[in-house]
Amino acid sequence: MNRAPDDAHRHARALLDPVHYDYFAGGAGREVALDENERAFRRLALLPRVLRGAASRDTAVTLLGDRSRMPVLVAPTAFHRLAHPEGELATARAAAAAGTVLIASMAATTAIGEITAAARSVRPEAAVWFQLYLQPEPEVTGALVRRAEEAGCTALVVTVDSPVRGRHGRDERHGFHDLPPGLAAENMRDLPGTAPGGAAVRPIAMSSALSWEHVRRLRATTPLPVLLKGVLHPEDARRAVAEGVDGLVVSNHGGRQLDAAPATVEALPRIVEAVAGRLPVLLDGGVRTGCDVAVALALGATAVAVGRPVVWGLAADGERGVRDVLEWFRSDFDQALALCGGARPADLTADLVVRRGGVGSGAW
Ligand SMILES: Cc1cc2nc3c(=O)[nH]c(=O)nc-3n(C[C@H](O)[C@H](O)[C@H](O)COP(=O)(O)O)c2cc1C
Ligand SMILES: CCCCC(=O)C(=O)O
Repeated sequence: MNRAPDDAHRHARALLDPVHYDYFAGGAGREVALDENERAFRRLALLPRVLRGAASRDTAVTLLGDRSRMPVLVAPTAFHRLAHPEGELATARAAAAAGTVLIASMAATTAIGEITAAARSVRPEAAVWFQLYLQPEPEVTGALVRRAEEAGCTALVVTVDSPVRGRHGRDERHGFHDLPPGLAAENMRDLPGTAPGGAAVRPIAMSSALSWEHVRRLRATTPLPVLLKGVLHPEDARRAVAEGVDGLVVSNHGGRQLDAAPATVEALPRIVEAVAGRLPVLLDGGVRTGCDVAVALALGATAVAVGRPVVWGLAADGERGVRDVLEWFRSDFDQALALCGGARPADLTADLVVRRGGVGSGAW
């Protein structure tokens, strides 16, 4: 069977500078959260339903008004030009061609306006969301939000799991702290507080001073829907609902922030329970197969996002590599849906999910 993400990973590993490979692949601390994200999916099984007469299937979902051909989005990942010379432009074209939503990283090596233009050149209605690290200076955050709005982004995904930057042992060992000459976080050019002319690139600040007040301020300054990415505690999910946030992404940043964070699929049920259908809940971290997608949806996620698999596709074969990975996810999810007796994502319900070794008497 075609195993595009695993093939892409192998190729990417062989092709990439080992320092850059480790930047993309690595996690924080002892990489427990990184490993557990994938392992936790393997500890779960699906109980398929049979004879349900589901003659045709539709894998599409609608998220905050944007339609996606599949419940698999592209998670925001930084520095795509380290993976391939065409960088985010290739990723954007591939996501548009695959009919899914691209969440573009604020730390992209291509400016957001060029990313949305590349996506629309393939599919005029292609949806691009902008991932945002709230900056300590409101005028800087404001300028970034205006850029995303002007570029035609249709949602803001505010990453809230990074009050400080995670400690990445692999990067520390390699001394990898900066982009090589010629590459920069292009969205950070020419912002308030830097000299005009485009030469100065502001560093992206992580701030432990951020609070709900900053989220409130953001919501007051933009008509775009705001999602919070990196919520793991059910109390924070309840608070997000009360604050009028538009969506959540259950995420531990791909195991790159708090190493003691739970696997995201294990954190998901309590978040879904806390939200009680009032907001869409997305999940990322360790999603590697269509069965993983089906498990997350059955546990109440509206959709998932994939980070590293997209980077591997990009490094392996540029736009085509990303497209192969995304198309593979669509067909593998369609297969899992069919085998579960489902016709559409909503047919995947929590009763289908069991712990391995935990059914009935535990005989199997
Ligand atoms: C190389 C890399 C860069 C990332 N950059 C960002 C980023 O700029 N902003 C962000 O919110 N999350 C970032 N993330 C986290 C991803 O959005 C996502 O949470 C994670 O990759 C999902 O896990 P997966 O890689 O197992 O699919 C990054 C992850 C990786 C692997
Ligand atoms: C300032 C760049 C942040 C990228 C990031 O979030 C990651 O590498 O996980």
